[in-house]
Amino acid sequence: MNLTVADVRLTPVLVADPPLLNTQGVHQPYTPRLIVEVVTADGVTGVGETYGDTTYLELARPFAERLEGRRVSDLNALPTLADEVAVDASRVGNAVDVGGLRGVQTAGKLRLSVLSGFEVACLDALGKALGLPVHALLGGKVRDAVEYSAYLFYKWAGHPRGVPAEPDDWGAALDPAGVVEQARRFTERYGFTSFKLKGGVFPPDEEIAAVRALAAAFPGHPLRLDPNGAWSPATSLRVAEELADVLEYLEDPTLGTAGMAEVAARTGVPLATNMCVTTFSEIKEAFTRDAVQIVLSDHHYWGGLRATRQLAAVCRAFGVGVSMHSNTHLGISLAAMTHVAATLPDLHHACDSHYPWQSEDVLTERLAFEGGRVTVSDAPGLGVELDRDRLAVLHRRWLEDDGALRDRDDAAAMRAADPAWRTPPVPRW
Ligand SMILES: O=C([O-])C(=O)C[C@H](O)[C@@H](O)C(=O)[O-]
Ligand SMILES: [Mg+2]
Repeated sequence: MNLTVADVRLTPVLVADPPLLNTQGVHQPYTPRLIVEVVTADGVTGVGETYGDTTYLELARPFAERLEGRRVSDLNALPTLADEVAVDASRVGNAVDVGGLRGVQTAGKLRLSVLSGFEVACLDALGKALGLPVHALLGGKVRDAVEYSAYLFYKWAGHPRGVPAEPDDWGAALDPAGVVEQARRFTERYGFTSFKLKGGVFPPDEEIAAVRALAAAFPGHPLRLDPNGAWSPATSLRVAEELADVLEYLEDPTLGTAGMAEVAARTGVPLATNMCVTTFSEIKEAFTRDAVQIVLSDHHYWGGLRATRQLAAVCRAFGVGVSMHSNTHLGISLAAMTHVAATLPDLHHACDSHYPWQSEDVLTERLAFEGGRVTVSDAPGLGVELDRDRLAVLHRRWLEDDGALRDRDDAAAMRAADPAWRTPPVPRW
């Protein structure tokens, strides 16, 4: 068996995305993702997926060159390869990133986000070569299916007039009744039983009313609200108090470890984060200050599936819970998330996934949610197959784009509807 990487293919794509609202603005009609393929000398191909914005593509190309000639089993060498890739200092602010939604933006985190796409592709190829599923390469699954939550968004019925976009059949959701209706469709279509509402869009009282409406419509079901740090600690505490009896957790109510610690100290509602703890170096302060009770891992920016397991081990040592965050992603990433989630014994919350919002994919067969769960594949590798025709279509869209959509910018997308829109300063409320 020759596990040497003989070829690496990088295919940036633009994927249709509905007009989902968040505190920054609205999703673009198409969002960039990067599909990574590694091909071994024996002709085994592994696939991975990560962020596809220009900054990530710039690093992925030199990373791919360094990977060629290595073996797909050399997973511990990947961080060293990533460290060799130069990061343009103007691309990183070392503060919360411009979009604000992915936490701090550092050179190291950018490298890890790129690395993760390659790690998943290597694991897929290794699994196929050995005849083992990815979860087995991670030590084996402890469950046969992984539970996901319905990821509810305030949304418009369509993208702004004049903006080329794919239609979606979800309709608008701009008030409590619309949110409940969206939740019902999620349960009918996919069987989800936990609900997360993306907040920070409307004044807190309107979002409190939406969560109350969900609690009335789905009594006893786990509910979460995530305003992406849009509130002050005082507002966060008021919302926590008003929704204490129905929230499973409050997610990133306020920005930064100090603010989260202040809120956590004064409420019994657990706080979850995918913004103030997004790198290993942020753990010590956040955990010792008891700022967060649940870390929402994202294998893309934590540096892959094996790093996600390391994060889970650290969380366990500190008595902090772990679950999973999601940005817009395709089926390759959902398969990767499902494999790693299947190996984590202490996963006690349903994971997030944007996948139901994606009408397009690059797989021959979409992954299915049944009873809110994705079955863990026991097929070799990730257990997914690339649809080259679909990949070509979505890549052509990327090639034909004039650059306007190649970097996700929710504030710019909002300006198509409201030319005066600027990313709101935080705290917004
Ligand atoms: O949980 C989160 O914070 C997210 O999923 C961030 C995402 O980017 C979400 O807010 C979005 O796509 O609008
Ligand atoms: Mg979040």
